[in-house]
Amino acid sequence: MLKVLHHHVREGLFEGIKRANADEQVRAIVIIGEGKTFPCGADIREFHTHASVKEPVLTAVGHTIENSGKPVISAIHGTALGGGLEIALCCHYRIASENARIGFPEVLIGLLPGAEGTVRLPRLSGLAFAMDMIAFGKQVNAKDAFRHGILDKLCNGNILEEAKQFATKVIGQPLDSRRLSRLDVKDAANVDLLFEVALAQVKRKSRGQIAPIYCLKSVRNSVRMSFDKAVEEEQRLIMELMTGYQSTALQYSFFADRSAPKWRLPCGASVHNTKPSRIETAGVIGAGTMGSGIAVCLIRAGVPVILVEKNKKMLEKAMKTISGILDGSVKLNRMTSEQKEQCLAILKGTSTLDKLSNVDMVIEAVYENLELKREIFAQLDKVCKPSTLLCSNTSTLDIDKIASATNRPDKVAGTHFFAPAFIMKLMENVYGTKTSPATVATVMEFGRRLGKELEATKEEIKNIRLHLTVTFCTIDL
Ligand SMILES: CCCCCCC/C=C/C(=O)SCCNC(=O)CCNC(=O)[C@H](O)C(C)(C)COP(=O)(O)OP(=O)(O)OC[C@H]1O[C@@H](n2cnc3c(N)ncnc32)[C@H](O)[C@@H]1OP(=O)(O)O
Repeated sequence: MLKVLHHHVREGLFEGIKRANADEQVRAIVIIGEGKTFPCGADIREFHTHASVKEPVLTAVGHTIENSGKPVISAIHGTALGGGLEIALCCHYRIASENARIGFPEVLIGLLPGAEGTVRLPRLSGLAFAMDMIAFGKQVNAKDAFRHGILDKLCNGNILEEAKQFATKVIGQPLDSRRLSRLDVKDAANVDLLFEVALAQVKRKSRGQIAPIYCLKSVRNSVRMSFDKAVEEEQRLIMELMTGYQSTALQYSFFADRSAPKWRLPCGASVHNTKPSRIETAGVIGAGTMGSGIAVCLIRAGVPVILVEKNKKMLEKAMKTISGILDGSVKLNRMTSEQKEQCLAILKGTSTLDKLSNVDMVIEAVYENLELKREIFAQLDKVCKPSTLLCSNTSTLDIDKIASATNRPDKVAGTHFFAPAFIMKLMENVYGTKTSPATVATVMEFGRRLGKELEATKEEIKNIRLHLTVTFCTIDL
């Protein structure tokens, strides 16, 4: 199945085009994905491995296609995304099923379409459409793509048969005008204005992200520079993005997002056979940066919180900080003033643990000191109702050692947030050797409810610490 452009797929395409060109019997070439779809892009798992730079790289495959002396037609069904679309743009013609979709989702993993996509697409669709599609990772349906000149024909029958028929009609037609690298960008005169408008949108919608800005710059280069020079610059930009922390985090989250809902423990318990309990109320212990941030995450998700801090001045300060964080959200139009008040109404501050007797879950967020945490957990075990889950925000300490201070190790887990907790969407869910599947299921479900984009990811056994880590969610950049 031609779905992801692994090295062996690139090699197959490269050799196939060369062979077809050498074969006198062949008069036109059709590239089609086997199975349900055209390739959905480069293999993200291959990035940062030798396979990603092993020849033929995607651009070399594209050049072989574009330089083919025989017409090459891409027949798109399903989705042609990322590198898949870049391959299609190197073809001389593109036809697609009416229900196909195309797009450049690279920006969503912190990259840009780095196999000449930013330089080729504007030559076909015009700048405005290319900027919008590339900088926001938008997918468009075949009809839209046809309207914008990206596709040459829409098909509603058997795509392969229609591609063969199409091929017979274009055999012998001149190919130079079909080679995008030889064409000019249509609306080049408007480049500066279009760039400024798109940049303003990017700054508003994708605040703090580098890739969308690089996408726009690279599309702008398609006008300001020769094709070859713009491609060279595109390469430089993608390599810079590829080695940056934003792209690393977004690629990680891409996979975490998909594997989270499929969590499974070595004992066989999984998301499919373990029922989570509903957390109605929670306690957070420690009103420092982490505790306050965690409290914000919870109240924003509508979970009433009792924030425990024995230092009363610190507690007062934390309540003000939390209110200030919510004010920030109101200013950014992420919540209304009314919603802010609703959040504050479900937050209570206290200086004693005994107020936590009735909560369903406690998240301890005091500083990293095993003895202190064990002391707190031993007290919680006495104070809280038997069903309460006791969680620690520890990043380094052994959950088993914390759990052994209680008589309910099955209900002890790690819920590790990353600072600032109300912005970072990464939450690491650590469970010890005695944590029950029901506790894992509940904590996972709770993480999802906190509005993190991604819930859970693959399990990895941390042999050194003798516990298993389930990591979920990503960074809200
Ligand atoms: C130094 C090198 C420079 C190289 C420059 C190269 C330039 C090109 C870059 C690219 O092409 S980057 C990739 C661009 N494409 C994408 O980002 C597409 C991402 N995928 C999707 O959007 C969706 O998966 C889909 C294609 C729309 C299908 O969605 P669906 O809901 O049907 O399935 P999923 O659950 O999302 O995925 C199934 C399965 O496949 C894995 N997967 C999907 N895409 C990729 C990919 N591009 N690389 C590797 N793996 C991919 C996904 O993780 C799932 O795996 P499992 O969870 O089942 O293990």
